[in-house]
Amino acid sequence: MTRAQLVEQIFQKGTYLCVGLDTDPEKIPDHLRSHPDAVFEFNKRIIDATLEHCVAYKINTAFYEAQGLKGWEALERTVRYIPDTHFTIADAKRGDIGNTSTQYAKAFFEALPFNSVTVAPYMGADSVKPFLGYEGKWTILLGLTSNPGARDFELLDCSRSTDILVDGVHTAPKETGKLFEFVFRAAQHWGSEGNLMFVVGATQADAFRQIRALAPNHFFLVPGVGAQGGSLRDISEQALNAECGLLVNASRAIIYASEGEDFAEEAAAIAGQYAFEMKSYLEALK
Ligand SMILES: O=c1ccn([C@@H]2O[C@H](COP(=O)(O)O)[C@@H](O)[C@H]2O)c(=O)[nH]1
Repeated sequence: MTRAQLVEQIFQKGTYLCVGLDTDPEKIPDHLRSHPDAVFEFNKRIIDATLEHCVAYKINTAFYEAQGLKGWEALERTVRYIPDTHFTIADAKRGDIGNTSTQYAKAFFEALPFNSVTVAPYMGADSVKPFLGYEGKWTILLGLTSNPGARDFELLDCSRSTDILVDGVHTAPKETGKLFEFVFRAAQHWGSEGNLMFVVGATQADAFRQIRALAPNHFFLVPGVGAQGGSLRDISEQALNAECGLLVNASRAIIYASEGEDFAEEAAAIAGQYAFEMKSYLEALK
């Protein structure tokens, strides 16, 4: 899906909600557990119920990989079931030396039809570039994550002097900032606004304005509303841009809204509430 198509879907539907399919077989409602393909059946009903309220689905591969072959089959059936009006994200947080990243990119973009994959930046340019070589596909780079451990490395104060040649003279301009800021600055030389997004956790609201200034036009994938307590209002006020620029994800708050037979209806109700709020923020942009 191209950027223009994504933006069109967002404004047509009036929502930038991403539904997270973090499907844990132990949390599937009792009445579905005995189904031979319980994970896919659960996902299918969630997708059918929430389609009108969202523009994207994020499949966190961990929940499927944990189930072995059966889980991977459920993942594949799920991504193939999502209509091409909706942006698909493999939340796999991959990244390795170049030839290995090439295989990861093939897994998600060729063997599977995902629009995007999340990638960890810390092995540097050669570990990320293989994902960026696919027309119409997106790399979503971990920027500032939503978890408490973001403080361990991403928020460290850093500085470095890089030797570069300017007009035939070697200079070493000093670059300073938090480690995650280096990621935002460097990665914009690797990819473009049309194939690179960043993950920014909704729990990092204090940093949102500064991060938007670092990457004014890029899309951000924002997990952390709902179960992790991030505020949709804060994120939207600080980081929406003229083309929306946000995909806000909620997983548990939507898919586990009810443990009963009404789980899909309740999921739709919560997704509808998020979408209703998003519509008002999008209208305020006009
Ligand atoms: O910084 C990050 C990066 C990824 N995630 C993922 O998003 C969802 C959030 O699930 P909720 O149930 O809505 O909390 C999950 O798949 C995480 O692995 C994140 O939370 N933070």
